[in-house]
Amino acid sequence: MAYGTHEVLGGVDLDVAAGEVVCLLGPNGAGKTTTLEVLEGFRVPSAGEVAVLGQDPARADDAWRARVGVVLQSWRDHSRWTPRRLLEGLGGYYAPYAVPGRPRPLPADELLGLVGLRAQADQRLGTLSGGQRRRLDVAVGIVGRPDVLFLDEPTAGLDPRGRHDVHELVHRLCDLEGTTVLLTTHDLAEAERLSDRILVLAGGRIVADGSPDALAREVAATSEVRWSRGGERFVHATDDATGFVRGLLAQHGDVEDLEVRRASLEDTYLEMVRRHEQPGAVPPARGVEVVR
Ligand SMILES: Nc1ncnc2c1ncn2[C@@H]1O[C@H](COP(=O)(O)OP(=O)(O)OP(=O)(O)O)[C@@H](O)[C@H]1O
Repeated sequence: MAYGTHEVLGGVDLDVAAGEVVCLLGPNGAGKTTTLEVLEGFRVPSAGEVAVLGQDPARADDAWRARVGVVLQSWRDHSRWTPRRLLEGLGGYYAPYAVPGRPRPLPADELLGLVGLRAQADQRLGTLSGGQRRRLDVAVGIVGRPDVLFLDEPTAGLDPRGRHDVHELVHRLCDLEGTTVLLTTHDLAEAERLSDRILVLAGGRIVADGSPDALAREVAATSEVRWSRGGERFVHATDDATGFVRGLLAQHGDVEDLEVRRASLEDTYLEMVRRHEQPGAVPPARGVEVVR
């Protein structure tokens, strides 16, 4: 995918299975939104092949569109409408595409409850807070009970309760409705919590693809062991935390505050991006360090 002469995506090759929740991570400008837009049919790629639910998104028909839900990074509707009217109006377009086992649309009242907007159901859109507007965006994305849902930073600007509600909603859609979800986020805890699989995009290429655990193992078999002795704090990186801790305890009877920490998704992500940006760079040296 190129914008003019600027190639933005150059190595995006992926398959997503039905019912999977896949998260796209990557630095600002990596090409996450562009990838989603190509899959949504909103951008025509300059080269390559794309199929979503068996069709080329750029040429797909209305029946295909009715099976796809989209939450864009930001969206605005007429400020005098209300959440209930908007959802009822949009929902009407999906009704002809109901199939056995998948009634369409989701009733507006149910949706408003799911995204925590019951109290604002009849309030003008122009008066919603940023987080309330984001909840409505999510409701708009799922009003047609999609088979595939694209979420571009769905929880940006939401308070912790709103974030929790969206996470519950995604779990519910996957578990009860078998929805396939592709989302982007900069919240690594969210990615870890929601995804079956994580893709790291950097410089328009997929530089990592796997479950959060698998990625952590790929980047760092090492764990970090921290402890204190005689008022001093120590840290040591090791591939064999159990063996190291056994040795440590056998050697010293006064070890306190012992902690073993595996690589977090944040460590993994930062390392993946670092490897992409500085190929061949030497990772930090290991050894026992005193932490002041
Ligand atoms: N309409 C456009 N015209 C030209 N260049 C664009 C356009 N949209 C995006 N780009 C460029 O394409 C690259 C990828 O942008 P994109 O929005 O896909 O990144 P992103 O990974 O979603 O970033 P962010 O995390 O900041 O949302 C960036 O360098 C951006 O400047």
